[in-house]
Amino acid sequence: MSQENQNIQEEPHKRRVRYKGKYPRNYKEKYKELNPEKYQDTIEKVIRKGSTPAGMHISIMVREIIDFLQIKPGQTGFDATLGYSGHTKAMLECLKGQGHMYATDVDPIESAKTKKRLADAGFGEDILTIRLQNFCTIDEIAKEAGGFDFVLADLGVSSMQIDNPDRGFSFKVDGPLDLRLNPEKGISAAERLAQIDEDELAGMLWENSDEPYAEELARAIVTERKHGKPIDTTTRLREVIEETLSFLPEKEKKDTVKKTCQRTFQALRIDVNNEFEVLYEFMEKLPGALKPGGRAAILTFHSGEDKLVKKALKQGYKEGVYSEIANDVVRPSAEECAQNGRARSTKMRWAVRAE
Ligand SMILES: C[S@@+](CC[C@H](N)C(=O)[O-])C[C@H]1O[C@@H](n2cnc3c(N)ncnc32)[C@H](O)[C@@H]1O
Repeated sequence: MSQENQNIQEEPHKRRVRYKGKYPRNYKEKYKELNPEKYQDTIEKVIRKGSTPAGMHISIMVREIIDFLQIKPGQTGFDATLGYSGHTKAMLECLKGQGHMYATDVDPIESAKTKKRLADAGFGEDILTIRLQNFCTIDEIAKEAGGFDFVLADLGVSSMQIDNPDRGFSFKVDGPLDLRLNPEKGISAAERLAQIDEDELAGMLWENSDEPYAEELARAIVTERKHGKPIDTTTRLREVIEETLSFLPEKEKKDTVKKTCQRTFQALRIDVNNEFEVLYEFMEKLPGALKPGGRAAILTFHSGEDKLVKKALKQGYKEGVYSEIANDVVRPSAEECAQNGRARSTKMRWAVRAE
């Protein structure tokens, strides 16, 4: 046997992922998008079309954030929400190899991939410390770092988390009803729905997402459970929402079901990840973590988050811990929203620590 044939035999043949039609439809078929380093041309095509490639996250308002933070070489910064690291990378580039950044994320699956990607791009531990830690521990990290010149928090979930059906964040694809940012900790949304009583569930849907059909949905979910039908997949929850809203007139049903699904999944996500509690703690600790003159920018994606951030910044300004805060929210440009639909609900607020 020739050397060439031997090599061919030694390497097991890998079949291309098969899918019907010209383009892959489901997450697992999108093997090119899931390997952005190898298939750059596919990634560029998907982004040009205004979509986010599977397994990637397009960072929002990067220019506005960088303009505001005024990062200088030698400074120390903190990215509270590492995600795919588009923001971290942009901030690291401003340091020009001098200074240090700290970053946290609670997602062990995505942050391991991000850490490797950053190290491969030359951002190793000499310039960047990544911690699998909740951002509400900002005080501990600030103590270790000696305070921060700049801080960014880009709240919520990344596209990688939303798009992966195994994580259960989206009502559009079937998967386990999990919704945890860290699936190794706490309880899943399915477990939560198996335990919660009707009044508490209605209250949670209303408080976390202003869901107008909170009571009807809570009753329907608890009734299903009593009949021995657990709500343990994203599809099951969507079906219960559809059945509950089946009384609506045909012309408004489709849109209302979609919005109710979005609000219900968001409310559950906020609940299982204690999002309001940790954000409150983070905002309380933020002034103490910033150096005098230090700058912080926060991106929020729904009114509950924005209200909390606005209140904390206003309070800090009144008390004199911030010398300046955003009077109004800063929104992404129309051009950015057209290119990245996920930017549409973004609101940015900022503050400068008093000297
Ligand atoms: C919108 S994404 C961040 C995207 C990132 N800025 C980028 O450019 O790729 C939000 C990230 O924050 C993480 N996250 C959410 N809440 C967190 C918390 N309390 N502590 C640490 N990380 C958190 C999520 O797991 C997710 O990866």
